[in-house]
Amino acid sequence: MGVVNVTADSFSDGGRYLDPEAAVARARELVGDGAAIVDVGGESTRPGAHRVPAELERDRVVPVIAALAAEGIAVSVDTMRASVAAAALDAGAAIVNDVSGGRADPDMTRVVADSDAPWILMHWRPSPGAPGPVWAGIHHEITEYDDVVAEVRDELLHQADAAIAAGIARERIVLDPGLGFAKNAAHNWALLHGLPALQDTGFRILVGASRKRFLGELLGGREPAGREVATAAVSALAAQAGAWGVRVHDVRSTADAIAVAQAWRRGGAPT
Ligand SMILES: Nc1nc2ncc(COP(=O)(O)O)nc2c(=O)[nH]1
Repeated sequence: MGVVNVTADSFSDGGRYLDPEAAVARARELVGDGAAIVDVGGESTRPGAHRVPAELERDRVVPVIAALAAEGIAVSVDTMRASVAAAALDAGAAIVNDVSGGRADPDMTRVVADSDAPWILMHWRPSPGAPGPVWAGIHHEITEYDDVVAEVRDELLHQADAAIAAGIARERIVLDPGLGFAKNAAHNWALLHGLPALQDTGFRILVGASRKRFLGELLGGREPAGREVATAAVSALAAQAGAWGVRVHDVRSTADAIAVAQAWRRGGAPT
């Protein structure tokens, strides 16, 4: 899953793809590098970001999604808003990627249920001190966990149960541990180490580690642009662990790393 952030302030590529043509061109590049899906988002969720008006978010993503869908590219819309998801689906988006896991907008479940789109439910638990839901103001205050893997797993299963209760087939649900969302480096590494516990739920799992701060911390404070090899290593290991997908900004390095992981597991290059 290649990332195209049509935003002004995403942490690693903010502002580069605000222009629809630039965003479409970037998406074509990512597909050329091997992306099976392009994730298009119009609202940054990085720490310190602020919510953008729904109309602005919609107007950012819809033209890009419509152009890409018209070219036969599989697009996921990265949004917490039902109105934006509905507009994106109408424009041809194939997947809804919801970092709030269906909790930011009470109408989202119905929009997804009325479609046939897969729904990516990401984990993002409000911290006790957060002034309201984390998505109200994009809060990343670290929350406390006794057993982050067990708790994230259980909370994701609860979110999945709510979606299934609303009539969404379990085959349409993808779960995502939400690396870096009100989680520190220790939480993130525990979740990657514990990925088999998420795989054991039987749901498809998406991993989003690309260029994130915990990788920079591992590498002595490396800046986002210098985290590509670490991101690719995570992708290879996530593939090895059976993850359904990885959400990355640089697809080529990840595609290469996954090819190596697959050849290693097969004991040889594809015939
Ligand atoms: N499903 C999912 N969606 C996401 N959207 C945005 C970001 C933040 O990263 P970005 O600002 O680099 O896009 N991370 C995720 C993630 O980990 N999983």
